[in-house]
Amino acid sequence: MAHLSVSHVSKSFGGVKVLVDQCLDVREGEFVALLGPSGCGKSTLLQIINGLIPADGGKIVLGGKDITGKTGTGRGMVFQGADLFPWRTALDNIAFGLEVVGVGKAERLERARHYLNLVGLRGFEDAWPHQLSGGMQQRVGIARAFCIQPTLLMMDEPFGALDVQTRDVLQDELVRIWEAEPKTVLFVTHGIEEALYLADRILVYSKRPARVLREITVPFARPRREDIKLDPQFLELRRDISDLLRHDLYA
Ligand SMILES: Nc1ncnc2c1ncn2[C@@H]1O[C@H](COP(=O)(O)OP(=O)(O)OP(=O)(O)O)[C@@H](O)[C@H]1O
Repeated sequence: MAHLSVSHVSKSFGGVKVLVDQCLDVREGEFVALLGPSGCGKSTLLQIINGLIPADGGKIVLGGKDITGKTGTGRGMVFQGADLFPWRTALDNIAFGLEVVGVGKAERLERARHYLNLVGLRGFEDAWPHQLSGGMQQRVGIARAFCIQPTLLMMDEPFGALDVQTRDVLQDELVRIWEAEPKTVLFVTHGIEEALYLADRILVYSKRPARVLREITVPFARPRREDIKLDPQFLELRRDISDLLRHDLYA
């Protein structure tokens, strides 16, 4: 776990401003959801934090280290499609990140097996990605991200392509794993309900260029159960955020 500090990050693509003077602080072990309309710049911000896209300006500090423009250490990423290597088994996909950093075979397979079990895929070690359902592939993606034991876990609409039932199950699984192995989490989503159910804090973004319209400290104690989605306070927050986003979109 580590504290993340994003200060004054800006980014334009060909003159189109996507991020302007973005600042963001995430406490150690905090689960923060970034919620905003399609195209506002959420993925761009994650990619900049991940060092995969250079920012035009600004600074990213993780656990006291300046990681601006650097890839690698300490960051795990889960995408909407699990993006597994089709030529690797489930276990070898999970172990991939450890292989890259030179962890020996026996140790990396042992660690990968631990995470494979943790995401509920015991018995599927040797399965190929095409033999797994979308939900199972996403479990592999989550295990792969946890396996490198990142201090910051970034998730970009990880459940966006799943059916509702699978998504609900994986939301609970994610929280269970995160509670067993705490991480600082940045979770990008379009789903208001998903953000309220999962996060400690939600940043609601405007349309592009993204700016924070509202910051919400989620008031629900953990562990949370499905029935909080029917709680009057939950429903009120959901409606408020929905109104806020709609109002901004047509402003
Ligand atoms: N490499 C690129 N070149 C040009 N424009 C880009 C590039 N990457 C992103 N953009 C533009 O930047 C804007 C923000 O994109 P981004 O993917 O960050 O949005 P988002 O909020 O994550 O959207 P979504 O929720 O739909 O994934 C979009 O208008 C997109 O077209």
